[in-house]
Amino acid sequence: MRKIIIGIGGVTNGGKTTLSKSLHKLLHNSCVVSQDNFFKDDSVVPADNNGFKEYDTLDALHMDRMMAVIGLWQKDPQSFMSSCGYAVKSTATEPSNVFVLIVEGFLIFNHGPLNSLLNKRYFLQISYETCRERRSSRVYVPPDPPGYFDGYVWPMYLKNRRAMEETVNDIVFLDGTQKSETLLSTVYADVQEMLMVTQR
Ligand SMILES: Nc1ncnc2c1ncn2[C@@H]1O[C@H](COP(=O)(O)OP(=O)(O)O)[C@@H](O)[C@H]1O
Ligand SMILES: NC(=O)c1ccc[n+]([C@@H]2O[C@H](COP(=O)(O)O)[C@@H](O)[C@H]2O)c1
Repeated sequence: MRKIIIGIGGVTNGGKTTLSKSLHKLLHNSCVVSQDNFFKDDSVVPADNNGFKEYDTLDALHMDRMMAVIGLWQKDPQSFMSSCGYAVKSTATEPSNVFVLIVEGFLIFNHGPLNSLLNKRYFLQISYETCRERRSSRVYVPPDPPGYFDGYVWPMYLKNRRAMEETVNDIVFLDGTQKSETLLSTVYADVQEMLMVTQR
């Protein structure tokens, strides 16, 4: 049995979830683990000196729980797939003994233990203007308070990205303003290549 873990990271609203879901649909024997599902409860997330809740740090996430879920997949991908309601399939390009886990999130490469599990790393980037625009129409729980993007989210993105670039190599940067189909075909072609190598 072979296992491949693909990391789809990037800026908030860069298109990580969209790309991950589409990739998952194309890869029969794949599952997705999303970092967004591991945020701590608002009551335990502290605020900074400006009163902004500090959501954009690893401390705001239950990374231990996320790692445990990934560990379950690593131990038995087939059972993991079944528990997610997916049946294992065999196709010409995807044999039934090769499993793909897609891990997506805005801070996946900043977490050393998680980053070290990844076989391939993609980082979706978009400009400040595009990011601000996309984020303004997204509603989080709790919703962004006024000034949150400029006063907290974007500065934290720059900080986290700097830290990532200081420690992580082998990141494939993708332009998140490309058409969804273009992004998908780029990543899918790479994964197909990896599956071929894995089969040899
Ligand atoms: N390639 C793309 N081009 C234009 N808009 C996109 C693209 N990918 C995603 N979006 C839009 O951007 C927003 C954020 O996408 P999402 O996948 O949730 O981002 P993330 O998971 O990185 O926060 C959504 O409104 C989505 O429809
Ligand atoms: N519980 C939540 O899901 C929650 C709450 C508040 C903020 N956020 C935001 O989620 C962002 C990361 O997720 P995305 O990459 O999907 O945008 C962070 O910038 C963070 O500010 C999420």
